[in-house]
Amino acid sequence: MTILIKNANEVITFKSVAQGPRIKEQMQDVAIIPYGSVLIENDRIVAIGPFTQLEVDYPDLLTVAEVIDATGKVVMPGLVDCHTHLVHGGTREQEFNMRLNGSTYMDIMNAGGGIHATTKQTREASFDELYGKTLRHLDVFLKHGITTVEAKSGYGLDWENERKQLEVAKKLHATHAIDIVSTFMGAHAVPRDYKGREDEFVDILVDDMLPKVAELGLAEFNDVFCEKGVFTPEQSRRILEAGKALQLTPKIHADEIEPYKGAELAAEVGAISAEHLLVASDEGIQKMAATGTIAVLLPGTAFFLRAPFARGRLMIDEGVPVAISTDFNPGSSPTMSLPFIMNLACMHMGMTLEEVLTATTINAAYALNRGHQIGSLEVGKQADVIMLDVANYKQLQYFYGMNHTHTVIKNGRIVVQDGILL
Ligand SMILES: N=CN[C@@H](CCC(=O)O)C(=O)O
Ligand SMILES: [Zn+2]
Repeated sequence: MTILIKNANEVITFKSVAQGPRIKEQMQDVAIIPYGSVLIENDRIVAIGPFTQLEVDYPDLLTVAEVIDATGKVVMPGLVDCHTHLVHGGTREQEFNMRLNGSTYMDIMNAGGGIHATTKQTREASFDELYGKTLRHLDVFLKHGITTVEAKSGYGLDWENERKQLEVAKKLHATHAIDIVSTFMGAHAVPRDYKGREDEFVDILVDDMLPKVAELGLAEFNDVFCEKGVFTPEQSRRILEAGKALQLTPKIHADEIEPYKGAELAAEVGAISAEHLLVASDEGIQKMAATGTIAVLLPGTAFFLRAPFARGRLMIDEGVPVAISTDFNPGSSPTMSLPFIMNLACMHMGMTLEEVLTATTINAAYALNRGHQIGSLEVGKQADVIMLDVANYKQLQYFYGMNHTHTVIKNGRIVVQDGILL
């Protein structure tokens, strides 16, 4: 199939001479082509530029192309949501109400709610139930312009149920338009029946679950919730090193609720990213800048837990590559709207419109080790392209709290048109 997107007010390409995740002022340079067109053949981008140039270079392709008129609209790469807890059973709105009445997130978790409550519901759910629920979530993501989603396990906390979550993600990756990138997060919480025997659970993760995940090829990344009362930095290091030996790339939920030297640990173990970082130390931020560890910031969680926002402005100024994501999960961030999260990043983390766009496209792609395939509009890259019903990219956050996604092209196929899922 050949598609021509013609005459967009702005085509935001994110093409750069910089290699790797963008830092500092590179995050500001979103590389806009005014009145641009994009030519797609099969699942690849063939050309980007003014229509008059495409006419000269590709006359044959243009005669067979399906034409999408982008006049008055903005065209950009599909959004990449690089941190979600996509596959899970149930919802936790009653805990939200408890928090509004004064309970804290960790109080609720320590009393058997929180991650433990979702673990119970995920264990009770059948494969088909989880598959159906997650599919509905993916449809919502897609309608918001998200074309790649990371999915962490971590609500099974035993092999049977961790595997179930990962297998659901694998099947949906094969059947749904959205690409799913899997992360094993057996170290999301210590199961209730291992209280006081935490190291025994770490042994099971290291000796049993991680090797099975690697052998079955069920995940690319290995994540740990390094937090006071969950996994210590020492336990986290052990789990991440064990994963590394099996070619599972480390990620860390770091310094989310209390400072715990998670950012420092991420830099030390060579993690591709450290995530949350609400209370990361100055030293941790400097270490991440020195090692190029990507900060995946999740302002929806700070918003929903009424916690301090991560110091995104400082991180960018210090040279940390920053990505932004929803952290979609049933406890601390039950939203699938990455556009809303982008607005929070502008309003509460001191990031510019351009930085936020970079953080949800090319930098998010790099946080998933896919910066060479997706996250920018460049010749030869995967044709994941969205068209937004705004006159310029500044309107994206100006008209806030709305979904501007008009058309989504995923792998060269139109999957959303006029806001409607095809
Ligand atoms: N902090 C750990 N994990 C999730 C929350 C999970 C939950 O509350 O169910 C997070 O990233 O915020
Ligand atoms: Zn998370």
